[in-house]
Amino acid sequence: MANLVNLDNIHHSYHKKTVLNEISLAIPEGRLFGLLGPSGSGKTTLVKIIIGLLTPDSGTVRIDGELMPSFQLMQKIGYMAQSDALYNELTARENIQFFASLYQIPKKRQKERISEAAELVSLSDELDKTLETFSGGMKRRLSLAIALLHQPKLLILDEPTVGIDPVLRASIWDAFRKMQQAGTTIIMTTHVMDEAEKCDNLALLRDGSFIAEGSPADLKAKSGTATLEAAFLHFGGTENAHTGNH
Ligand SMILES: Nc1ncnc2c1ncn2[C@@H]1O[C@H](COP(=O)(O)OP(=O)(O)OP(=O)(O)O)[C@@H](O)[C@H]1O
Repeated sequence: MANLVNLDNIHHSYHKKTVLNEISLAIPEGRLFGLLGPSGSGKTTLVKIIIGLLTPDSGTVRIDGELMPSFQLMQKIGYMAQSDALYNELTARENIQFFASLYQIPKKRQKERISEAAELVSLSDELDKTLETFSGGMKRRLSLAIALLHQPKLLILDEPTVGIDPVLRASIWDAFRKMQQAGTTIIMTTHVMDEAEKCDNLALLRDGSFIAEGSPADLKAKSGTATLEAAFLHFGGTENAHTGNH
């Protein structure tokens, strides 16, 4: 299967402090790929570089064979940031409509796409309520609906289920699976081990470098450990290290 995302030797630093070092990665089309790493390991920085929000000091990102950043490619990418960029005084529908216009979804397609996206995240009955009445979990789901509104080939999610209760988390994962079945490639960052466990492939990031890559089962087998958390500590070479898991 062709690779949708190719990262080649990415380096990045903030104020001379290296936060990403020699990052190379290939993600095949249709995969649910997890970037697992403790807080501060560089996950968000890497995600911002992949989508072209940040230019690395060196190295290249190609998506679908094209070099990033590319305005054309932005149309094929959906991004859900860690914090929700929503308008509280507007209704959910108005929020989605705003982004539908930004994505330049044709007017007659918008209504249909809004219903489909709302359905996917179980918000169909809440569309005409203002966000002031929304819980944190509802806002996260609305952000997800917005990220997938234009049916991107690549969906990038930065800790999509942080602060969400287990029932909602299950319904959000349901939405990811439906997207994946429809052919979308998904990259998600996480530091939650039970979520990492559900990814097809993982790259373990520590202090800005990949310390291991593979399916959750591969990583456990290679490290001879029973859990991903133990595998992470094994590859990091610090059995007592704190993983930042919370
Ligand atoms: N704009 C910035 N300026 C300076 N330093 C930054 C900036 N953004 C991030 N950093 C630093 O770069 C490192 C990596 O941060 P990043 O946000 O990529 O990590 P992360 O793995 O996404 O963390 P978390 O899980 O807490 O979101 C951290 O040490 C952070 O303090």
